Amino acid sequence: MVAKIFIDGEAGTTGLQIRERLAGRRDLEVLSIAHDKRKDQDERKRLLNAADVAILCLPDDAARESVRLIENDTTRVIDASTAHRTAEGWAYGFAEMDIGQTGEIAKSRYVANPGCWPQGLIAAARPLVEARLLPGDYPLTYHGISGYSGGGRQMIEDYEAQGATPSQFMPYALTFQHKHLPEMALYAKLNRAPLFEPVVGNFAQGMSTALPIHTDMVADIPTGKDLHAALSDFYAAIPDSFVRVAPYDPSLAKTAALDPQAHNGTNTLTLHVFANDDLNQAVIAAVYDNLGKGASGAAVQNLNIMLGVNARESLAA
Ligand SMILES: NC(=O)C1=CN([C@@H]2O[C@H](COP(=O)(O)OP(=O)(O)OC[C@H]3O[C@@H](n4cnc5c(N)ncnc54)[C@H](OP(=O)(O)O)[C@@H]3O)[C@@H](O)[C@H]2O)C=CC1
Ligand SMILES: CC(=O)N[C@@H](CCC(=O)OP(=O)(O)O)C(=O)O
Repeated sequence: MVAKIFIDGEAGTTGLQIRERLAGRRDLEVLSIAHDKRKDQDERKRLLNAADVAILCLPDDAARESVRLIENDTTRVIDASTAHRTAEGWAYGFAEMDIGQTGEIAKSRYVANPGCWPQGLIAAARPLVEARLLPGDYPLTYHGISGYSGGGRQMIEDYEAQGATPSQFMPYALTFQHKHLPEMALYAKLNRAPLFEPVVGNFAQGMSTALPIHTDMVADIPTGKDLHAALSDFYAAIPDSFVRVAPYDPSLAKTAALDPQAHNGTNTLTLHVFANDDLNQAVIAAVYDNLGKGASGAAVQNLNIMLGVNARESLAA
């Protein structure tokens, strides 16, 4: 059977990248909306109800509206917006976060694609919390830098209109109420929200995040090797994982590996462990593409899981 896919918001940043990733797939038919009708409710409703899977690449309110427009009981939904990430009845579309999550996604009608920032935090913290190497109430700080495409069409236009002049490093969300905090705390199993300090940089795409840990604030003071082993064991057990753990070598200052653009165009997220056991300090870093594993790559991975297609064969790692 050829599955019918409708990307609501196909002309936006995330939608376009999903379209590119699906080009050439013979197991799918992409139902496209005429550009001048992309906000026409009747036309969207028709296509949403004609699709086997609708992928919503819209602002939150429009995504909620799309779900309301579905009148049948067959169209399955992947929502790339923030609207349903902690909502009842929705599976969280981060397949690697738990050994059973791929199965949850496979059987769900409604799948919420994760936010780009939460994936680096959840990938680093959740296995450590589960291994009791990080208490759920640890006062975490999470920071990182994202390319400006993370802000969608408007931010892309703003940056590109300014040519080469904008600053390289712009912190934001310093009211500490970023919309990603609820999903971060819930899926990383934290009962204390992290202090999150995001930065946007003067490059289009890619991100690099960091989770510092004072290991002497953790019972039994884990070494860098302990943290690395826990993460490596966790992801080795996840089938078809796009999350990798780089080899541990405390003698290397592997800064080149932390280039936010290192995984652009792929669906890979790489975790790196840095530690100085004498100082009881460690950092778990994550590098990935905000439009890859952070958005469109993850959406296609989820689509493949829902359709029972081998995700690895159809996605660049
Ligand atoms: N960019 C990223 O890195 C990530 C984005 N996301 C999320 O994915 C979603 C899409 O983001 P992104 O692609 O960046 O955003 P963009 O602004 O680039 O694209 C959104 C698209 O939706 C269209 N649109 C807006 N309102 C409506 C409506 N009422 N009905 C139909 N279409 C509408 C827009 O059209 P027009 O431009 O003409 O207004 C545009 O084509 C957002 O919820 C975002 O938060 C998630 C993870 C990462
Ligand atoms: C640089 C930048 O502005 N990034 C966006 C996150 C993009 C993303 O993950 O999208 P969702 O909004 O769907 O979660 C932000 O911090 O709000």
